[in-house]
Amino acid sequence: MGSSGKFFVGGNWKANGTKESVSKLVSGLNSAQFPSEVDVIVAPTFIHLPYVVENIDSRYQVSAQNCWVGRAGAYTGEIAPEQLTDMSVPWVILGHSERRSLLEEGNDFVGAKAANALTHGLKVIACIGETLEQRETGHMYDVLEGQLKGVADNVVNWTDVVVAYEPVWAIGTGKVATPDQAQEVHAFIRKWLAEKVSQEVSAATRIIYGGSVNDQNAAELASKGDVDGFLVGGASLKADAFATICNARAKVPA
Ligand SMILES: O=C(CO)COP(=O)(O)O
Repeated sequence: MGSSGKFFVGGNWKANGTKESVSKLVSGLNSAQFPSEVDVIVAPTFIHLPYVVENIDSRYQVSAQNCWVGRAGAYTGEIAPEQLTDMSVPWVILGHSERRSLLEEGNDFVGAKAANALTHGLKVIACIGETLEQRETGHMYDVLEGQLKGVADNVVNWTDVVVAYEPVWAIGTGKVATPDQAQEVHAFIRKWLAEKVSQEVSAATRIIYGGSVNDQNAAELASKGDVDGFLVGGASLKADAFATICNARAKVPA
């Protein structure tokens, strides 16, 4: 059973884009068609956020890709949640596997960031996911539980949290999880939320899938009951492909 919330599609632009390419992408997105029953979020780099906030149409919501764990202050190079809300940025992606692995962000740190962001009025896309080695050595569920616990130990109110399941082996590799693999893990996450947080949170929280989602595979993944949307990397840089993904729930897979 999927969440009671709207289908959710996020585009994580990662560290991509120039003034020129971002402007082209925004105008492509402004011409794209998708149903109003889908929440569509785009996450440009910090440096492109003001341009995107100003120029993308109001069908889209804008997200940062990270924020600081505390208040604004003497934290060189960081951006605090209240600075994002001040810039009309309502969402933030936290705990992405690239930050977990490259910057060694741990489960509790990600959870603390999520709690801090929520306290300051941001909505959070909290990412979790196992590596191929963890999956193949039978540690997948332990890893996912640890990551979920990091969020659950810190976050009190889950209303503005979306959980993104992004298996590391599927990110940027072209090796998308099969619809059954995604469904199996999403169902596990939903059960974990029911048992460890609450039935209400489990029923209301959107659990989205990320990792090599594209315009060809999105509809079949979206047909799975517990897949409430997507977090898209590479394909979110192409307006046409991203628009197709935003329409995935409406399409019946061939
Ligand atoms: O990491 C991702 C989204 O956050 C997924 O990236 P790709 O869609 O490029 O595999």
